[in-house]
Amino acid sequence: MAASLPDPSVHTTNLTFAFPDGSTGLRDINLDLPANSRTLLIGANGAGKTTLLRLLSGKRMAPSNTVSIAGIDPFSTGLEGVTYLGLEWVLNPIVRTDIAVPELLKSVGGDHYPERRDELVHILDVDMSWHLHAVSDGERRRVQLCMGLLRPWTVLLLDEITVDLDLLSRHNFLQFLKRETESRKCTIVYATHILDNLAAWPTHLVHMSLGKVKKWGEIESFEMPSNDGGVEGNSRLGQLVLQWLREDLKERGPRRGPEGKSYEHMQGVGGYGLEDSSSRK
Ligand SMILES: Nc1ncnc2c1ncn2[C@@H]1O[C@H](COP(=O)(O)OP(=O)(O)OP(=O)(O)O)[C@@H](O)[C@H]1O
Repeated sequence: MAASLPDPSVHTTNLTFAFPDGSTGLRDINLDLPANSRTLLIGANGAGKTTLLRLLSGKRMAPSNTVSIAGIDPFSTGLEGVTYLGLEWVLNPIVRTDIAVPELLKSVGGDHYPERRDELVHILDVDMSWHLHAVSDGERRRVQLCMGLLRPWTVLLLDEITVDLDLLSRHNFLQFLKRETESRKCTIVYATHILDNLAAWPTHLVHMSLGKVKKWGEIESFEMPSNDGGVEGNSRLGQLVLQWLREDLKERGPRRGPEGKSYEHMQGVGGYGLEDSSSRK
């Protein structure tokens, strides 16, 4: 039987992970995220966020004694209450069929949690008469979020699943998550590139690059840029993340092509078809 979680803290100790092809996914990750924290996982595309979340969720096997949720290895002991919502879940074909919302919510236990179901339906502004083959992407995503969050999880691992939500729905959704962590014992780790509405949301930040954690800690421990986004209108958190990503790109250097040639080298010989058309004869 799956273990339940008394204290949903999330720890990794010297977590290094290699993919089946031998390439390194993560290197020496040490994190200590307390119960009731809301962590934003920040990093460029390919930084290792999904890899880390899948290891935390127990969907991938981590080396022994490197990942623990409330002191338990999530891979070896199935954990009741760890919910991972990522791309595979988003792409589940069932939510594209001619199925009605009440039926879907019932199939994930909606009748056992009627108050949560009704609250989520209200917060995510879901129309119970929708049929899932005839809704927009954002509407479908809202129904999926109701389904995914219905059972009262204790550790929620979110892998950028709010991209289709309109600004108000996303705001309401994030406020709901915040209230959850303030009103019961639960913890959230959220990987995202979209920082709107998030400036006052996280309690912790984790900055990843090239499979490593560069910095992590309580939000107060980070020095935010003093200006408030200038003409671009970014939040100070947004400005900080832009600064991090610029530094990461500089450290990484240009990408290499199939023969180890950089993009700059390929320009003009048609590499990747990205040459500037204005320079063509
Ligand atoms: N199965 C795999 N085998 C080998 N390498 C992989 C595999 N899955 C992912 N990678 C590589 O691991 C790195 C990290 O991928 P990951 O999906 O964790 O990044 P991410 O930070 O979530 O990126 P994004 O923001 O684009 O979602 C990438 O360089 C990716 O190409």
